[in-house]
Amino acid sequence: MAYFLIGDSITLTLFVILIFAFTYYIYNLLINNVFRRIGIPGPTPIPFLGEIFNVIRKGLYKNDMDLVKKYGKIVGIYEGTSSIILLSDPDLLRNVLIKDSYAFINRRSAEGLIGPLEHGLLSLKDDHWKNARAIVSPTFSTAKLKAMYSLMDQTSDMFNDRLLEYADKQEIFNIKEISQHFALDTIGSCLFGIETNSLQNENATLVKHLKGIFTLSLANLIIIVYFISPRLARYLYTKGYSILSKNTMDYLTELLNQILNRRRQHLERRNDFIQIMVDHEEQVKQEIGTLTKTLNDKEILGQALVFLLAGYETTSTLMSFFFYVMATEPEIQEKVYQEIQQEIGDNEIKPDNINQLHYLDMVVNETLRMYPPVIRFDRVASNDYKLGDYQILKGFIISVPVYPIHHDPIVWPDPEKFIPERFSSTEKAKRHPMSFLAFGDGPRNCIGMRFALLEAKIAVVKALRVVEIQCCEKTKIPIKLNKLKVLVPKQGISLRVVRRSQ
Ligand code: HEM
Repeated sequence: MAYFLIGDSITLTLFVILIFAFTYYIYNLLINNVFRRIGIPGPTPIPFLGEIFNVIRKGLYKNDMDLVKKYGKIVGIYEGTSSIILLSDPDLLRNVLIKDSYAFINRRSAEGLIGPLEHGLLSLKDDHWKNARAIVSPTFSTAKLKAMYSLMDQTSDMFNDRLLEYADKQEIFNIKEISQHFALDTIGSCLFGIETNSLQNENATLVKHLKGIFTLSLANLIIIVYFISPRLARYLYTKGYSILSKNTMDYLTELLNQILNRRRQHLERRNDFIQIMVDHEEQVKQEIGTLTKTLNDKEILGQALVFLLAGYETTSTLMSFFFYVMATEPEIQEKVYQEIQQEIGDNEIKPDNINQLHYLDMVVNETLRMYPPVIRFDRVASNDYKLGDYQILKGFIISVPVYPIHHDPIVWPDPEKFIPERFSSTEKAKRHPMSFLAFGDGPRNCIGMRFALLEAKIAVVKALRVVEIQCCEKTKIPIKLNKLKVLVPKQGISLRVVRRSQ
């Protein structure tokens, strides 16, 4: 054995092996850098980390801004050991997301790491995704959304009650927190028939479990490990270190199974996602309709979890930034309020009235432009493909940097200024459709877009009718943004509200 050791020392031998491995790795990155070979510009990667070091230092949105500014609209980067193309060229984006979407049908997914989420729409691939999307889509049709309206109405009343409490107590509060409760209660009620009531009881067991999913402190670490070494992340997963805790998963699985069983036995009926899945099963049994497949219980749980994950942080982020804008731009708040008064007054709010609020729609879109909750989404090439002047290979990941696209000064003059009129129909018609990608685009766009916009608009319209939103001494202006995850305010958003005089 000593025969193989350098200077008879294990430590020295290991050290030399390590140096060799490291040099080989650097050589591979620098000389064999895949982007150099195909000619795509980009930074020289930091070994093992790639851009992760800069992302931790500057924040994902800022780092993306810097990369696009320095290297242009096609940039080759490494995230850990994965090579990624950051694509912000609008014509090429249209090809990838829409025209040639058949070649980019899948997203990158953390297989073997996310448990039941693997069966959810965000991660499913190819025909599994197509089949699930076709079954799930009716949940978000105009008719179904209208049917869910009364449930949204109830949660937005609870949201209003909280605001009025703060107004009466003259208490400063974190709008992010109560928007999160609102988003959770709305998804729970409209999609699963679960009354989470987190707006009234933040400590209920279910709420604690659900909130645990979104407190991503350990998950953040695991995600970073995943980027550096997917194999190591998968190994850790088998040892119980996961994005989602086993306790939470067991609790949610049990709860969902109970709901499914009650619906299958016709013990209750509601206009929600679970009901649509159960009705679909019965239609398939009776051979009604064109879809012949159903989702099994695991797949239904997967969709349910994805709705929670994809809809909770995003919608509450949109609402928080909307209220922040109301507080910091009082003239815009007054215009939104006047429009609500003119179109709805004190009458009951209906989905059709909400659609008449054109100025509100522009303000919501401008909020999503300035503060897009999802700052990156991606596609994986399923074939070799000609991306503009570059030949890319099957398996390449195209990542869409939404923040720099939404803050491009050529497309959006004075991009840091909040100007709702950018979204008037005349201004919209002048722009490339790929300049605004808050909900992605193409066949794999956000399935919950209309649900999210409807719930957020109902809540803000109801709120603005009764309270005026104001800054307080704790409101941070300009706002500090979190560095990782979705684009969220770093320390929440502190505001105050006062009752509007009758
Ligand atoms: C303001 C709120 C929201 C924003 C900004 C948002 C944004 C996005 C974005 C950017 C994507 C990726 C699209 C793409 O790859 O082209 C996405 C996908 C998705 N979103 Fe949303 N989302 C929001 C709310 C919701 C809600 C409320 C739900 C469900 C109730 C939801 C469910 C999903 C699902 C399931 C996908 C994956 C779709 C698929 O792969 O077929 N989202 N969302």
